[in-house]
Amino acid sequence: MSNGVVANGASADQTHTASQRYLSTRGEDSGFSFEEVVLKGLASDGGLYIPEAIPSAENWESWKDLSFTDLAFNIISLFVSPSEIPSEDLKDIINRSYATFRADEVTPLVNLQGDVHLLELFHGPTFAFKDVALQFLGNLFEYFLVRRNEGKTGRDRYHLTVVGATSGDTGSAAIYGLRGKKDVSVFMLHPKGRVSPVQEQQMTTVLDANVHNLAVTGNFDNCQDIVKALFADPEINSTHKLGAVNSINWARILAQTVYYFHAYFSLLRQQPSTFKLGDKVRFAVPSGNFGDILAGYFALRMGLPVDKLVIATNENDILDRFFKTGRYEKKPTYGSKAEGGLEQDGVKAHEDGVKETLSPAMDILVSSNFERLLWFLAYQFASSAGMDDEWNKKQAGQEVSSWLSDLKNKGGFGPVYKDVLEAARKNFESERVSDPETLDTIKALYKEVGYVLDPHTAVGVEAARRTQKRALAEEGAAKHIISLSTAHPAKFAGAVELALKEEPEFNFQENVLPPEFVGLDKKEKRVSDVANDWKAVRDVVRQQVEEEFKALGY
Ligand SMILES: Cc1ncc(COP(=O)(O)O)c(C=O)c1O
Ligand SMILES: N[C@@H](CCOP(=O)(O)O)C(=O)O
Repeated sequence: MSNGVVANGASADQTHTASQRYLSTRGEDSGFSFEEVVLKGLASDGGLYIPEAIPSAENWESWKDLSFTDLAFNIISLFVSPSEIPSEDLKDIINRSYATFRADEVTPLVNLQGDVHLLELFHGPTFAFKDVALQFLGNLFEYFLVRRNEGKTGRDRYHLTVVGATSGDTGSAAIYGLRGKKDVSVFMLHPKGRVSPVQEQQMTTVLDANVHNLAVTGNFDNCQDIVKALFADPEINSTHKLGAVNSINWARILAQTVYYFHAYFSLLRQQPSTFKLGDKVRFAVPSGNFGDILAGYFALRMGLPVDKLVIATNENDILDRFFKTGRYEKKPTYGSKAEGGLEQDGVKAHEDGVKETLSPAMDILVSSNFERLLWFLAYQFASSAGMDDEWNKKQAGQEVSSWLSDLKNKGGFGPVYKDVLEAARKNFESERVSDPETLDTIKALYKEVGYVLDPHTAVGVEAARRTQKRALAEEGAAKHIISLSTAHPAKFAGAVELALKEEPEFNFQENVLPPEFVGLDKKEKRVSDVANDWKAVRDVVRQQVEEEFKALGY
């Protein structure tokens, strides 16, 4: 396959002969292979792995009629050379990963209304967009482990201990992607009582011996901090070979870039008179940890014609505040409108940080993948100084480290340089959608077109509708916009029923509930309660892995 390189100084030849090499966003760790970054998850300096170069999908137009799996193979092959995973093996991993989806197209595009389209990402085993990447990641882990463990027995085998944090959807998708797999234990931490009942049941009713659910007394950010603290502990990290399933794992982002291309080509087929190859499209993405939309940024950088990526947040709006103010802060400090600040819906400051909203999977204080975008922005800024590429990368790593250190120690950083913010605004827009607006959107779309949105998707759709209105007013015409539908409405019955309770025709059981969810609440569960304390979690991990080993006779 012919592909070149557009960014960060690597030559085209490098991409033909080897997989991309990876470096850490904090600048201390570099030169890793795809396999190493997939298995390590988080860099040892605490940063996230990014490819040293973003390959250009030079012949992307010729992919327009490919199936989802063939498209996935072409895109992933830009990052993984056959010397690392032979093509036939990669094809097999991809085909097995999407065979479990209920929709032939894997991620079908449907027209919602006018020029607003929905990319349905919830046709995988656990009814949320996470399945697209986590079925693939589960099979990748298995592939690498089989290869590493050839001829090894007992405790000599490479045993991966996956630790992940979830606000509800990553947990079940990771568990379904890894349940029963050899040489992997999976520990999923969720905030106790803060995920939807269906999400909780999907996770805790999986009783395979390698699956461990931990309910943490705290919020999602506490779970995410515990995971990062475990990775930062050299002892458990080396004795238990920790692995990541959150979107800190590069393979998650890579797998998600596929559906941006797929959606573009679906739009081409569905709207032949108003959308031509090469036309730009917008995407609206309900955002929390910034993994889903970051995949869109990679698709854009690879050459997909994207006009804007619209970040849609709920009232946990750190991302929206960054794009409005240039400051990235855990707690908002802006004042009321009268004081020249950005008060919205009367919210000035969050008392305890996280707000509990009707879109709980996005109830996140700090978006971990934003660090990856920050690196690219800092790199672009450094590049304007006219120094060599090594210097640019070093500068970017130092800048990101300093921002992240301020975030940790002072609760935030910024405002960032004007050029950095302007570069971010070139590709991104942001919208913040409140709970009442989320309910109104679910209601409106049901009344207008009979479609039942889940509350996260509704946040994205409201942002898409606002963007379209603004484009119409400012530019006289709106482009097609694809809003990512990130979960099935049945996962969030409470919000959906609240929005539609007055609709005479609406019946949740008949219109929404899939057969897979019936009886879930009656099944046996297994879950351990743990304190919000990384050392306590470390003890539980050690003990439960030991029990698994004993049961296996190791
Ligand atoms: C249903 C749903 N929508 C949106 C999001 C936000 O996606 P991201 O964290 O990648 O920004 C999540 C969680 O990640 C989710 O579970
Ligand atoms: N919303 C997520 C939170 C974790 O995000 P991730 O994409 O980084 O795994 C969830 O549902 O668990």
